[in-house]
Amino acid sequence: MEFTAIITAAGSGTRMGLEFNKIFLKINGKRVIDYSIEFFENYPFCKEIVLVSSDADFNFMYDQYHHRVTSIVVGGRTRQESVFKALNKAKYEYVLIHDAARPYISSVKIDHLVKDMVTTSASTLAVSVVDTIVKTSGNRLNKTLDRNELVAIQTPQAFFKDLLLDAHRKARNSRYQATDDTDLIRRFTTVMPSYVEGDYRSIKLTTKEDIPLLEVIL
Ligand SMILES: Nc1ccn([C@@H]2O[C@H](COP(=O)(O)OP(=O)(O)OP(=O)(O)O)[C@@H](O)[C@H]2O)c(=O)n1
Ligand SMILES: C[C@](O)(CO)[C@H](O)COP(=O)(O)O
Repeated sequence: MEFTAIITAAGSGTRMGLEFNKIFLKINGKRVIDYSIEFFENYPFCKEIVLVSSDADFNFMYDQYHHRVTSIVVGGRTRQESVFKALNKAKYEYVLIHDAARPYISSVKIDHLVKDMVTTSASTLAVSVVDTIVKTSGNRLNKTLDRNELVAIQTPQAFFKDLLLDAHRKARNSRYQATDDTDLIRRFTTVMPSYVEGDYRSIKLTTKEDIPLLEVIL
């Protein structure tokens, strides 16, 4: 169950409204991206780290991290394209894909994820939805969904690499864009992805309102 960790960091953080990529923001004295790099550097089954950077950040990323990761690849326009580029670099049989924007990682949850990945070939961390979720039409509330059937997807997501590569290639041929990799597995392979319980603290740094929360969590 040795794996390659792919850390996606090639976004621009538009919703944060900073003048630089949000993953370089320092929270509690450490850059957001450093939490993920540090975790995977120390996780025993992680044998390789592929970091995905935007073209704009590449020189800085190389300067700061080339000695800590196996390789740094330039990502694409979307997260999906960034993952695809990194998959082509990954050398191990399994991959764990993680958003650099999610700095809180629990090693117990990763242990569960890695175990599940070996049985199902495609697994993710996810948490039960606690709010009432409603489909809308304009500003009208159209339909309340059964929250017992809903989970919120987190990362890392873990895959048998060749299976995920196959799904990505088919998605590219169909010009399909997903917001996460389990969707590609479900649509383009015969495997039904699974999930294991994640952690509510694993929020994705998205807007400035998330900063004080992460200051407490990290
Ligand atoms: N083309 C992209 C877009 C996103 N990401 C990464 O995927 C993760 C989740 O994406 P998101 O939170 O949407 O980050 P941004 O795209 O940077 O944010 P925004 O949508 O506000 O611009 C982040 O770690 C981000 O760096 C990526 O590697 N390549
Ligand atoms: C992969 C992800 O973090 C799971 O919740 C999420 O879908 C990324 O979406 P984003 O719009 O690229 O932030």
